[in-house]
Amino acid sequence: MTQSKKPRVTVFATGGTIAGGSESNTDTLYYDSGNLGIDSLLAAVPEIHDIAEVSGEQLLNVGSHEIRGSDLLNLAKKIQYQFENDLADGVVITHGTDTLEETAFFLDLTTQFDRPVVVVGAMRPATAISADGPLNLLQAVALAASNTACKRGTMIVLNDRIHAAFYTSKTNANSLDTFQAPEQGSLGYFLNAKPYFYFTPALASHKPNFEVKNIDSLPRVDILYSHQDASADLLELAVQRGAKGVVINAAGSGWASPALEAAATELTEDGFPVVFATRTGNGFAIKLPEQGIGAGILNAQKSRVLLMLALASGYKHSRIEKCFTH
Ligand SMILES: NC(=O)C[C@H](N)C(=O)O
Repeated sequence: MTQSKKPRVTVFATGGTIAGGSESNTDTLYYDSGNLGIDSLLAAVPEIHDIAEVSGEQLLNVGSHEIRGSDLLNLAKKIQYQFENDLADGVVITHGTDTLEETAFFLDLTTQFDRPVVVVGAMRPATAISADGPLNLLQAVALAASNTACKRGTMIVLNDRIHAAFYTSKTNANSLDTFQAPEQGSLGYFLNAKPYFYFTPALASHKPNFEVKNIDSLPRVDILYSHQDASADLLELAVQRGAKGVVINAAGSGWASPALEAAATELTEDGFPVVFATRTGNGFAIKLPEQGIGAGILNAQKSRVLLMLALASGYKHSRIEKCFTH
C-alpha cells in the first residue's frame, strides 16, 4: 500500500443486475441488465469516497451471459496494468452474477499481484425495493481498500459475505445468498462496511497461475453434459467444429455414458484434452490417465476456464493434467 491518506480503488464496470433497471420497483425478474452506467453506480453510494479514492471505467454494460473470452483477457490485462503501474491499491469489478464465478476464477488464476481483486454483483436490480447493489458495492470497495484483503486471491462479495473465487459458485437463480462454497465456506463477513476475516491470509491449494501478457486469444473449449444414454454426437461435432478441448459435465465422480467414455478415450489417445467434471456440484471428479482428465474439485465452468488458459499458454497434455490433479 502507498503512503497516500486513502487507498486507491479502481472500479471496472461490466453490467449485470447491479446495473439493472426496470420501470417497476417490484420487478426482480424482467429488468434490463446493464442499464446504468458506472457514474450512476458510484453516485448511488457516495460513502465509498470516505473509504477510498475511487476512479471508475466502464468496460462493458451487458448481462453476464454475454461476456466472452476476449472480455476476460481484456479485463485481466487492465487489472495487471493498474497494479504494475501502481495506479491502484485494489480493484473492484461490477459484474452480472450469472457467469460471475467464471470471470472471478479467471482473474484468480491470472493475477500476478497480492493486492485485492474483488468481483461484486447484485441479485436485485438498482430500481427494486431493497436493491442489494449499493451496499454490496460499498462493501466491495471497502474490501479492495483494506490491506487485510491482500494475499487472499480474487474474492467475491455479495450478501455481506466475502468468498474465495476459487471455490465459490452461484447456487440459486434468484436468492440473495446465492454465492456459496458448501465445503469450504466463506472467508469472512462485513460488520457495517468493515471486512472481518475468519483467518489470516491463505490461498487455495494447488492454484495454477497463468501470465496473460502474452495471450492474445483463448481457444474454443466446449462443455457437454452427460446423462443416461448420452451419445457421442455432440462431442464429435465439437471437435469437428474446432474445439481444442472439451469438458464433460459427468455424473458422480466423473462417469459419462458408455458412448461418451469410449469417444473420450479415443480422443485422449490422440492427445486431445477431455476433462471430466462432476455435475453434482461438490466433490472430486477423477479419471485414469487413459480415460481423460479428472477435473478434481473444479466444476465444469471453472474447468473450462482453466483448460482455456492452459491451452492458450501452450501446455501439453501432461502439464494440463497436472493443473487439474490435486
Ligand atoms: N443477478 C444478475 O446479475 C443476473 C444477470 N442476468 C446477469 O448475470 O447479468
